[in-house]
Amino acid sequence: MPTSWADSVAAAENTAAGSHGVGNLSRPTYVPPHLRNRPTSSEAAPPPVVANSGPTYANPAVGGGVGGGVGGGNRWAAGPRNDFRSGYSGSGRGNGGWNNNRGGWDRGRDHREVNPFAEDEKAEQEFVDQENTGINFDAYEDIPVETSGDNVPPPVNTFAEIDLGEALNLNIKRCKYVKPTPVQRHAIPISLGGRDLMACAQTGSGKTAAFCFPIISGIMTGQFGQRAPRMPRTACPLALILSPTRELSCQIHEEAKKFAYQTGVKVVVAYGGAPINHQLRELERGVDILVATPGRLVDLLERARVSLQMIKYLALDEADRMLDMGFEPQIRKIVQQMDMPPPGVRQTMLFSATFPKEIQRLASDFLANYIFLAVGRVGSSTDLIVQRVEYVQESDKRSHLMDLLHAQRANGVHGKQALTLVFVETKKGADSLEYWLCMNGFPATTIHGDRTQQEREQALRSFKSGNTPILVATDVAARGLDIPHVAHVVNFDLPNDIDDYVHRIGRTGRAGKSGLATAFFNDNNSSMARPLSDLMQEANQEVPAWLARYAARASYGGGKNRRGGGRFGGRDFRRDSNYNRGGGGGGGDYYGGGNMNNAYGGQGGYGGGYGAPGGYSGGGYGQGVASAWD
Ligand SMILES: Nc1ncnc2c1ncn2[C@@H]1O[C@H](COP(=O)(O)OP(=O)(O)OP(=O)(O)O)[C@@H](O)[C@H]1O
Repeated sequence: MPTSWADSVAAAENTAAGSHGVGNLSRPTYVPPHLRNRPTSSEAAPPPVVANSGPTYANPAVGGGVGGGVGGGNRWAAGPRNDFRSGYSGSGRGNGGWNNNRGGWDRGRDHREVNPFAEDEKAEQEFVDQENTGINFDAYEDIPVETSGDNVPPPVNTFAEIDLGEALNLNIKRCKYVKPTPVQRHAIPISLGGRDLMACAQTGSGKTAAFCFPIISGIMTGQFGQRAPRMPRTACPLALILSPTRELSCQIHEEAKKFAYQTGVKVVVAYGGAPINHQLRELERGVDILVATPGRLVDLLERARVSLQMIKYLALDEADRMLDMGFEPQIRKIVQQMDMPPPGVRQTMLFSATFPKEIQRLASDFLANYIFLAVGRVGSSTDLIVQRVEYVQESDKRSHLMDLLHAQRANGVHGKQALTLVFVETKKGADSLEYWLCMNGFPATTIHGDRTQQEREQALRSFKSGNTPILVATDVAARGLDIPHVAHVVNFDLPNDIDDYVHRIGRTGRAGKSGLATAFFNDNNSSMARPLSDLMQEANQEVPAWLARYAARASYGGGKNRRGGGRFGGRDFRRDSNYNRGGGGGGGDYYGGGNMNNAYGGQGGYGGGYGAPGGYSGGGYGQGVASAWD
């Protein structure tokens, strides 16, 4: 039975006083998060709540970082070099700690929770003059929303309407979130209602908070009634958030730590390429929410250092990517073949900006009686991104890029260039373009799978701070990364899959801001002509006449990357007429109809789907793509 946050705090006080025995620290018993962090008479009061930075808190970038001496930025002498002043601000390597010092698994009694908001203001200040537009969430107000499933909980209009708890509400304020984005309006009540969810919403529209808030709130209030098993070196998180790349996992961890600040909910990250010992130590200190990449998690499970038997919440970010051919076996192993509770016992949330129907079908194995939510058109980009396509021969790409960068440099403020993210096909291509840019006086760095994790993180930091304003990347940076001031995404090499294009251009135009995306197109990309032209039309972009001609030719030839052929999950696959004829693997009893409306719940005239239902073409989910990922 759901209880309010206030009720559970009162109950917690009674329980804490009664059964746990405040001073009983010798035997590590599990203390639920909602009972932690509460000062007792014998303990000093917790540090005062300080919004943003303050001298009281340790700065994670300063304490014991590994950043110094790691040459992760541009490596070529001719270009300006990175500076290393930022140190390592990534997760877990600072000298931070946790102020849960009353039992549980926590053996580190001296650890205090680092203020995760401290770095934000500093970073924001550096860019304050460069900002082109303010946050414009009004741009999302009349966005079409489609939900389907049984008894869909109604959306909310404000955070105040939801009982997320005082501490979480305070953190929402610290994040300067004034009102929920459309995906948050719909997804949060659904998840708080205990329902499984498959949610599709445009890039940069706030999906991270949409799955983090209900998890944190649920853990704060949860009376899960089950004790952690006695396995001294095995961490038993209550929630698992999986994402496809190390950098994205780090980012989710940083975000989740802000949302969970002073709530008593502990968030830990585990990802490959970084020393496992540090992650093991963090896990030993206790974990409520584990954010992880699949490879490192499998390692931890096989070493029996993590058990999933207490999992109440499972969230897959970039869920379609997590379930495509590259990751599916690992995800099945984690979710179905270890000790995680089954669907219906745990609560499962899948989020992405793209959801091909075949992947939806696969994903339904992981869900029970779920609600499908589409905010905006599935697989579309936001209208806030101005998309341009230019015909550029391979041999002319570099000089063309230089023209774009020169134009941008002219628009820079105080000698600082706007951030530009350049996507290329291969790791070699990334290194070679970085070298060429640096030689020509454009400070650039790279991120791709052949660089060490330290180099990758340093490159990202240097780019984010504006010290190296050009980042040349493979698809490893295509999804999820939230870099606030990316003004321009250049598809130097177009991807082979339109979904990848959607994610790549989504690195700009985030959180209601505008952005620019330029793609270089030539004969090698003819299979992309049709989907690109369709996508641009749907986003109200100007489609060049030459591209329309290419697209028309591709239609004749029946190019495989076509939107009309069902490549895109335009809506819930359960609504396809052939789903109930056996193909859907479960009959019609868990689809209870759907409704479409705008973000405020009013009826809208959104036409929905992308053409006739059809099979998944396989598109670009081939082996070549997987190499760029963790
Ligand atoms: N309610 C809100 N008000 C203001 N800003 C918000 C709100 N919710 C999220 N944001 C900000 O919007 C930005 C984008 O959010 P987020 O990274 O969660 O997007 P996303 O939908 O997951 O994108 P992607 O599909 O690329 O992964 C972040 O900087 C986040 O802090």
